[in-house]
Amino acid sequence: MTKPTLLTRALLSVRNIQRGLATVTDQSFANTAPPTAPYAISVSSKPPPAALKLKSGPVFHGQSFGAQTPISGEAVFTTSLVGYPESMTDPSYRGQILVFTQPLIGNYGVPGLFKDQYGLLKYFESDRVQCQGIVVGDYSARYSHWNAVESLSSWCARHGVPGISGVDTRAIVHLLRNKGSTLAKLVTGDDAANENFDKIPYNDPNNRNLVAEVSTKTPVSYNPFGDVKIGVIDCGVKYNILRCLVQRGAAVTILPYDFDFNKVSHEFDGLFISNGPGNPNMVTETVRNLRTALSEYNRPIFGICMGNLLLGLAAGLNVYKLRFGNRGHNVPAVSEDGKGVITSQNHGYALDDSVMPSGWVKYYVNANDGTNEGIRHSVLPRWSVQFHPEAKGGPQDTEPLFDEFLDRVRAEKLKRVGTPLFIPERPVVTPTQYA
Ligand SMILES: NC(=O)CC[C@H](N)C(=O)O
Repeated sequence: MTKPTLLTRALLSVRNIQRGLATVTDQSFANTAPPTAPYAISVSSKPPPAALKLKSGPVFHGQSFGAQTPISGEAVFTTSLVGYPESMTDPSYRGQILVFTQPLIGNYGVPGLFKDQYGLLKYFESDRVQCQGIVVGDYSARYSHWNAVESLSSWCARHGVPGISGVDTRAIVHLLRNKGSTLAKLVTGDDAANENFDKIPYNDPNNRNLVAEVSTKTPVSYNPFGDVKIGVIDCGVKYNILRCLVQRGAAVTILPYDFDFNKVSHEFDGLFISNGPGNPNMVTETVRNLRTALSEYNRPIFGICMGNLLLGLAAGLNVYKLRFGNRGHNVPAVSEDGKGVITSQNHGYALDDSVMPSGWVKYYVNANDGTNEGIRHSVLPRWSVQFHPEAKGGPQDTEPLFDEFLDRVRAEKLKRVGTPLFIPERPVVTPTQYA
């Protein structure tokens, strides 16, 4: 038999890799093989069964991946196409069972713990998987991406988060869309085969103060030599929100959600209220402190998502629960001056803006369902949006809102201080910056 040429060996190896059969062992291929070995995955054993029960509906049978732990939470769906590591580590998803409408999940694996120059994880939005479980149509055990270090399944297993695949996510989403988000249970192994869901009770995360679970316990500062100081009420802030602020030159201090900002407000040139999980009505301490801030603090205030809901509550608006919420990276919103933007969203509650309190106006509105997407004060520098301008994942259409906030913070500081400030250059946001 003739010795295979380098080319035929390479082609054979690629074919084996595509079949998921081979571990790249031949050292002569060391230069062409990826640095980690994401292809070296055995797909031989059959995954154990898993079953998902919607409280308001039927049982769905599929295969288990990730942790073999029975869980319960609120089942919600997201229409995002990519960004599962970012979504799953977003603290706003805490307590939720996330159903992906994108059928293929896991195919680019999970990135490693790379940090940026500010000490923030580059590819995750917090330091852990926050959602309770995930539901996917087609889980890809084989994965490939230059920054991947492990499979979605092994990452979920390490974080105690179960997944179910091989279920008709279209049918599940139809139920969630028509009947609304509902509690659900996910079980694996024999319990799944026997439809035994009794080992755990239904657990409604919206009855807990989830913000208290994810907020920082003590103040933490980033970029301490920034020219303006921003206090961030941390209700479960995403790392990319902090990055969007520090990248633009601000010094940022995150404060516990129940810390009374008013005691230290003179130290800060601006106040930011972050995103966060669960029911905003559970976060009474923050609303109370914000109400005081609205009457005593005249420097700029900006909020995102939970920040919009809490600022709205403090201003005198009510919140209500949406039937199925808005979660995805393709949600259109229209500003008060008629400008359309595509936004990243993840929320189940909304402000009732049918009657605006005196001095406040609607800022953005959702172009799909007409719900509130932001409020602003008509005179004072205070405003908030329901969508996520920091994206991660999602479109960057609205990232300039961070520039507007910091421009205003600097303008107000200039009025107080009187001497021009050193204003750092704006970051040039290019795709490679996020690579
Ligand atoms: N992303 C968020 O901040 C979510 C806000 C709130 N927990 C909601 O679901 O409406």
